Amino acid sequence: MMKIIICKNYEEMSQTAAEIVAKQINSNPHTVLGLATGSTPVGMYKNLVKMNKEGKVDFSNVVTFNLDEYVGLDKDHPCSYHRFMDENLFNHINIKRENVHLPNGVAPSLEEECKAYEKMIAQAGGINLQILGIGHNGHIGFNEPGTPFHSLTHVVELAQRTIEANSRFFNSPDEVPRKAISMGIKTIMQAQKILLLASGKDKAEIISKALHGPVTTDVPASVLQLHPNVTVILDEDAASALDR
Ligand SMILES: N[C@@H]1[C@@H](O)[C@H](O)[C@@H](COP(=O)(O)O)O[C@@H]1O
Repeated sequence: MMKIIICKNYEEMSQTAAEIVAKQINSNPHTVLGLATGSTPVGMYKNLVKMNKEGKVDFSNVVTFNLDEYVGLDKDHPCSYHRFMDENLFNHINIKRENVHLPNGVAPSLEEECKAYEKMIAQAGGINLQILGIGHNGHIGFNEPGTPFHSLTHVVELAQRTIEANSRFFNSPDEVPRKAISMGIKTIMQAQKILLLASGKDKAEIISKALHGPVTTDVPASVLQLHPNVTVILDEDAASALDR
């Protein structure tokens, strides 16, 4: 079942998303969250930081697993997703460091790291609520078009378009790593609940394809149509190509 919430703008989308996350944590303080990077969830993280400071949500027992990390960037690299998460969320909330997980992009064996990551998620009891953004080609996490739906955490080659889109966080496109470790489509689909966020006109077309087009590996996010509990939060611009 897919529930679609259309908000006025990015601010409202971010606030709505933060409230859903807070409600989840308030109903289960030991919630296991799946988290995403990219510009889209930044506003949601800001709202969660504020709510945490105001005592409206408590992260002290929350466990998190991020979707992905670049291969070759260690956790202190300014462009790593470790750093991104620290700066946008973890440094500002009362979460315990040992409860925070991201794939290690500089692990000696990336294959082993993928297996270990998958195992840790299972040992934590699985993900209760997974946050997702969407790439312009429909990627979720770093699962590019063509990724099999049965994929678990794996090493991925980034699509040229993804490298270009993400180059805004680096000095030049040449500095963007060509590979990443990402939860697989199956890892994502195993989450109990999923929250997909998108904002802006540039996401309108892919959102329409993902939500109402055929379910196909050509559009990785279309797999979400097969998930029993997905909430999609869009701003007016991202919703502008939907038949309504
Ligand atoms: N790996 C991340 C994805 O998890 C994210 O959803 C996507 C969209 O990013 P943005 O929200 O900046 O558009 O970018 C990256 O490639």
